[in-house]
Amino acid sequence: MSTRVRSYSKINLGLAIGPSRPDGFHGLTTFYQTLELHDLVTVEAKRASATTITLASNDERVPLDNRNTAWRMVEGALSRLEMTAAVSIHIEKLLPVQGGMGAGSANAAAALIGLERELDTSLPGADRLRLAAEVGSDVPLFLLGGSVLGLGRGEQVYPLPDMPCVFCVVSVPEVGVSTPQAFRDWDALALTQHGKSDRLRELSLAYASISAEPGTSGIIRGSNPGNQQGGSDKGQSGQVDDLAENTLLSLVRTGVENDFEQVVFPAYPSLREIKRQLMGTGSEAALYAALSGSGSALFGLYRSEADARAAQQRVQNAGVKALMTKTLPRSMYWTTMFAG
Ligand SMILES: C[C@@](CO)(OP(=O)(O)O)[C@H](O)COP(=O)(O)OP(=O)(O)OC[C@H]1O[C@@H](n2ccc(N)nc2=O)[C@H](O)[C@@H]1O
Ligand SMILES: Nc1ncnc2c1ncn2[C@@H]1O[C@H](COP(=O)(O)OP(=O)(O)O)[C@@H](O)[C@H]1O
Repeated sequence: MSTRVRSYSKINLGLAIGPSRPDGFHGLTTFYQTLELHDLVTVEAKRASATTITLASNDERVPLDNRNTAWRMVEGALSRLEMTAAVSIHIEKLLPVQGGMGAGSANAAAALIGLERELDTSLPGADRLRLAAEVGSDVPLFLLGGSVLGLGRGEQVYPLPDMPCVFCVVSVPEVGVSTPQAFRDWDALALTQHGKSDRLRELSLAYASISAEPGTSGIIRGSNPGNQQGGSDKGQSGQVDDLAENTLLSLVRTGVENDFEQVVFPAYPSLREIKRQLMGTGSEAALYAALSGSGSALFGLYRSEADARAAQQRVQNAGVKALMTKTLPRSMYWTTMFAG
């Protein structure tokens, strides 16, 4: 028997980078949001007298040894569980590699979830988060799913009030952006900036202020605003919920942005243009569009399916791959995680 796990992706709805820390990492504040787009991770595991791990993938860019995040997660989990097992992992890549969508990190979380099910055991919650943080800064968020606040080096995660589903277009340019290089470029840029404000605190305040506004997913006073006006058929008509729209508009009003755009766009000018296409203009304009993580994937969030399809077409007309998806709230993340 084997266990097939949907390894969902994430976007960052804003990301502020702080100074480099003594451990070489950067402090950051970010709002992670999981998406329906996913890889498929299949795990088969049996207890054995010694641990063996084998890895396979349909994508040659995925390392098949202990550099792989899924390998490191499984090895670390078995050691913490004081167990030995024969484990085989297959990673079916549907997401971009080095795309800023946390695909490799999500594979690690999915491998752990698959392993636990196969061996009918589980690590205590705090141990799972600790192990995830050792494997990568982006891994712990995938043990929560939905809307997640990321602090520290991104590994300190806190579930946020969940935003209902929003239509999303992800553009997948051919280039891959190295995360460590993007941080180095940021350091070089930050050195040239004088009178820097406390960016991390500013963004934390911006996120907190969203929850202080009535009608957003932070504070839900009574029913959702659409329903207060005698009931709304939004959602059934291919439009997003008012609650999601209000939350996103509040986020936009705070001026939230991704700091990586300041170094990644000058290095890859075509990405700035894709953001413009995702954003669009007029009544069908995106609620929000940005680079995800350090890129190179970009995304737009839309009021309606029609607006999202129009954005997808704009990006595709420019010769760039663009995928339609939706944001994935926490409850859906967990109830749809196991693939048949
Ligand atoms: C910055 C983000 C935003 O989501 O980028 P994306 O990978 O999604 O683009 C992530 O936190 C990345 O997380 P992850 O990809 O797990 O990074 P890690 O493996 O922990 O770190 C890779 C390298 O990136 C740099 N790094 C990473 C995170 C951080 N807060 N500061 C850093 O300086 C370090 O050089 C580190 O050696
Ligand atoms: N399971 C994995 N899937 C993809 N890449 C992996 C995996 N494990 C390690 N890697 C390495 O991590 C690098 C970043 O991968 P990825 O997670 O796709 O990027 P990002 O964090 O930008 O979304 C890749 O270039 C690859 O060498």
